[in-house]
Amino acid sequence: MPAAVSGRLLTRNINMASSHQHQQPPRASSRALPVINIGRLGDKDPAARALVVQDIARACRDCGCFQVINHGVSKSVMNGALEAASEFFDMSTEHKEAFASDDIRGPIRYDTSARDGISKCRSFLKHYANPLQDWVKFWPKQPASYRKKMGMYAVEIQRLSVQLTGAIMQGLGLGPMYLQEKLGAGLQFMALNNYPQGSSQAGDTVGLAPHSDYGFITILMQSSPGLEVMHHDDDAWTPVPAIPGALHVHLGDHMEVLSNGRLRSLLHRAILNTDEARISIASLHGVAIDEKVSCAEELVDERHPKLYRESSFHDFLDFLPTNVNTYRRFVETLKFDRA
Ligand SMILES: O=C(O)CCC(=O)C(=O)O
Ligand SMILES: [Fe+2]
Repeated sequence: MPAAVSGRLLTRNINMASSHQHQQPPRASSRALPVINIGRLGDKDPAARALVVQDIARACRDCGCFQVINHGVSKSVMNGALEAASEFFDMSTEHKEAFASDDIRGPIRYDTSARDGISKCRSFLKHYANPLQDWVKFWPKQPASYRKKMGMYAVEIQRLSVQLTGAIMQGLGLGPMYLQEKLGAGLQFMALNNYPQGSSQAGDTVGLAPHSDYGFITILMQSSPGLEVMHHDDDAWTPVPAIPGALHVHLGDHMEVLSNGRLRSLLHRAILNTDEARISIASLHGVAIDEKVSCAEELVDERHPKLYRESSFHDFLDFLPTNVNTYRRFVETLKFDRA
């Protein structure tokens, strides 16, 4: 665990394109990804909480992402989830393909192909997780510890997501309880991603092409580096370091909509790790599947007209099959045409 520092800048973007070296440096060159100690987020002392909320608000605005430490999810629970995922992907093709399905509305889905328009070189298992008792029955029975280990992780991450969205809502001036009940009872959708080592046979170094996630926030754990992010002001990718014990958090399309564009969903991709095969577990959080998300009325006024139309996760699922040949971010399709 790194030293517990709030908002400390840990990385510098090393992706500055050589063509920029003699010109005005691109803004991406100074992009640094914050690591935030959220240990005092649950503090009774409102001033201690307010400092953390401020760090989170700044990170959301300036980077669209941050890593959290002191988040209360134990290392053993985190490692357990990575082990369960890795053991699942190590199982026979036959076992894994028992979860293959063309039904994107199904409760669980395994796939290896690029049918979604963004998978370049990954296999994945996707399933719902909240509330656990409703979904765990669809999860793999083998490996034998999968349900227990992934279930413990899912519950902890769901708890953390509510805490973090509460802080983000407070940072937006909506108050810490804004949508908390709906998010607590809402959607948790987990994507377990498995990437081979190095580049693919086709020479591809990208495992998962650039995209943004549809939900409010995504909490992601990676077994080794590979995740890269691009803030909307940038023109270069920033690698997300794999800090032991830390969890990466980024904003999704519905947070952009809710905030009426004050916050923006984060473009990200996964590159293949040339040293080792890589696993990531992304947990996407939102309100219930059919619940429409619109711009918060508190953030709409004469100077800030409503920028997005409302949508639900179901609308997103309806949109997915139309998004295979040329990828478009869901949030772009929600923008009102004000031309
Ligand atoms: O593998 C990664 O780091 C990214 C995964 C991701 O973006 C996703 O599952 O939506
Ligand atoms: Fe993603």
